[in-house]
Amino acid sequence: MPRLAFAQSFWDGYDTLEKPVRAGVRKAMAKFQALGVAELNADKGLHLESVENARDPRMRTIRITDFWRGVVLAPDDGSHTFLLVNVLPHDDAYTWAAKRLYSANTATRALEVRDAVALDELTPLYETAARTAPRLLFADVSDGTLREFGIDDQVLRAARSLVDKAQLEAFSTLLPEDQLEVLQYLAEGFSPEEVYRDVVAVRRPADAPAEPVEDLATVIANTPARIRLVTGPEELQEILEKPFEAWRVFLHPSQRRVAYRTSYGGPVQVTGGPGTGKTVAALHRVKHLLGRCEDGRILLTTYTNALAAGLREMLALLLDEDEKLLARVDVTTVDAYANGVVRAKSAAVPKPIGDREQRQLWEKAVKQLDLPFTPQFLAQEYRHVVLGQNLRALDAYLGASRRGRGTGLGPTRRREVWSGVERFEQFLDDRGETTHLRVCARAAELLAGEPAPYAHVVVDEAQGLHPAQWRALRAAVAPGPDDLFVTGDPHQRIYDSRVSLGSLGIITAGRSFRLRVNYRSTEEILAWSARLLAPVTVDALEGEGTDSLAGYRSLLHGGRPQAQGYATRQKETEALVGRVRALLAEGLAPHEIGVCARFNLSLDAAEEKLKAAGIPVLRVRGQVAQRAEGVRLATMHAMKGLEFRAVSALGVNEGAVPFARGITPREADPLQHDADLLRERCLLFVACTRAREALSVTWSGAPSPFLPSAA
Ligand SMILES: Nc1ncnc2c1ncn2[C@@H]1O[C@H](COP(=O)(O)OP(=O)(O)OP(=O)(O)O)[C@@H](O)[C@H]1O
Repeated sequence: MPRLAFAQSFWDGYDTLEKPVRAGVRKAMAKFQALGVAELNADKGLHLESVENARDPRMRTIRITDFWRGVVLAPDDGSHTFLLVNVLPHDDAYTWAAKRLYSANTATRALEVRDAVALDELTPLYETAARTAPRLLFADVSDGTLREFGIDDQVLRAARSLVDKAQLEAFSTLLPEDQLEVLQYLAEGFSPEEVYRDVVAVRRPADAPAEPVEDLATVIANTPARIRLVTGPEELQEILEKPFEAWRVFLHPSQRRVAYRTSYGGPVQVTGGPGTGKTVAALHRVKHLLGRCEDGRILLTTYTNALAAGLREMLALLLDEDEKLLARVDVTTVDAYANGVVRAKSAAVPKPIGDREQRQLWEKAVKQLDLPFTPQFLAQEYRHVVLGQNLRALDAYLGASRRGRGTGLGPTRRREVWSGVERFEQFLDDRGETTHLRVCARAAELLAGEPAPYAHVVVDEAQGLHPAQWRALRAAVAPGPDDLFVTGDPHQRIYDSRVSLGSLGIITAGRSFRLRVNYRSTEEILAWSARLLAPVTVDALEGEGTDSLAGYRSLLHGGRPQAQGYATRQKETEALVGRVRALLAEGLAPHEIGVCARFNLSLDAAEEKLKAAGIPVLRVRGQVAQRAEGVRLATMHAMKGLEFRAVSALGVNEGAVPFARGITPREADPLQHDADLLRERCLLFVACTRAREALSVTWSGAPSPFLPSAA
């Protein structure tokens, strides 16, 4: 009996096919499971036929409906796996199929596809231009190295004709997938050892024989990142009937490597720029860990309620709504988890108050004690030093390091700070209230000395967590193999938190991984957004050293982001309405469009104008029911965890981004000043990187100083 497999190129377009065409696909595919190879070839309805002038002699078409054809790769080596690679209108199917050549990569052993015709046509043109170029893109890499990494003759010739990264990008849709990634890594300046480790070794099967002559079925089985093998009729029916979510099936090898490694000796850290699939990797890790034992419980946690709600939904999808498995995972924010621990293990019911109320209490403390500090300074000292190091007594504070704080404090001043801290905590106690971070500290205390409640803890958006929150998480799982799996991006630190994970007993050395391929946004959006961060460096996730976006890239392409200033807010809002109208006219659904601003207030005017123009809108505050229709309006903070085909960032003005009043004056504390500015810069970066295809950034009056000068 033949076996059936689907290539990602097929799934890419499947959801947009009309119902009768999809029904045709289902019917045709069922035949591949019901008939033998000879019967398939003879079946009149299927009409499996070869493609004239095809570069790949294994190319076949099948009849889906009168006008639609499937493109299938048929085995010619005695193996029995057929691969559906595309479904297209009749003429397009034949043109597409004739140009494509499938081959097994000699290094990764995976199946790749290229546009062989276009490569043959374009390469000589580039070669001619390259003859007079002062430098070639891969001048420093030998043919031997390229071949060792799986580059074959046709690709080698093309690669040798390229002078810069832009030309490589122009070739990107033509080149075989794994070979393209090797070239992209080399073009970014990664060493051959890094390229081998990160691109080749992660894909190459551990038991690959020395000689790469393998049948099509084996090569297909070697390609889980791009091909899904179907095991039986029920699976076929299920996957063709449900909306297909690529992230559930096709992991990038670097995602698969981190998520499905059998076991780690201790905490693991996975970093990567926006949209590189860190959340996806974290979810797959949960799935893997669930499969490893029968009854261990898992905590899957993140920063905000909205993010936790998103995780819950995605996990249910990934686990096929399996109630038994889902019941073993608690998906919640760290704060909510800590609150639950305190409730369960003490008689107290913690009532945490918000930032604004805390500010009022600091003001009151400063006033009552006539302290020589601003309320803001005290709040920051409390957050970063006192709670950061879990200091419980004056003596401990007097001897504590204040690393990261930009002003010196002698013993007298420290005593004054401490009196403020005591007063602040007294106010809270008197009112029967507390703060989230104090709840976390309390939870860590209560958990200490008891058997840890979880077998594994998986943390997404780890860059937002405060040391007090980390302590609660550390206490929730016993140190040891597979205890913590942590994903995050230090370029997206939009809350004021500084941690040294090592000092909290979370040591990830030797277990740090990086994801580099962005699945969300176009390369144009990424490159533009990355320029926002170009002038600064960010601290690494674990708190030691710095992080960078080196090698961060997307395989998607689209229009350039637009950055535009307007004379007045009103003109800016009118332009927004025009832009949203145009996007809707292009066929985007309202919920695929996101509008964001630094403040809710700035969104009010936009909401009013959009509504007046008859455009449905929906304000995002916390969780949003996915299905409600309307253009989404969110603050930049609320954009985290969302993504849109088109994003408009409004009011990116001087004074608003960064929010002038939220920035500690340089004279008060130069380090805090810089940290505040960096946080605001990251916030704009986060907002912009929520866009998949189109990004527009606007302002009225003077633009934000964060915008690249050419904007
Ligand atoms: N292997 C994959 N195949 C297809 N789509 C993927 C894959 N991995 C991630 N995606 C998609 O890319 C987008 C970003 O993924 P995800 O949210 O996991 O990235 P992230 O690194 O956590 O992003 P951020 O840091 O910006 O929050 C999502 O739409 C997700 O479905």
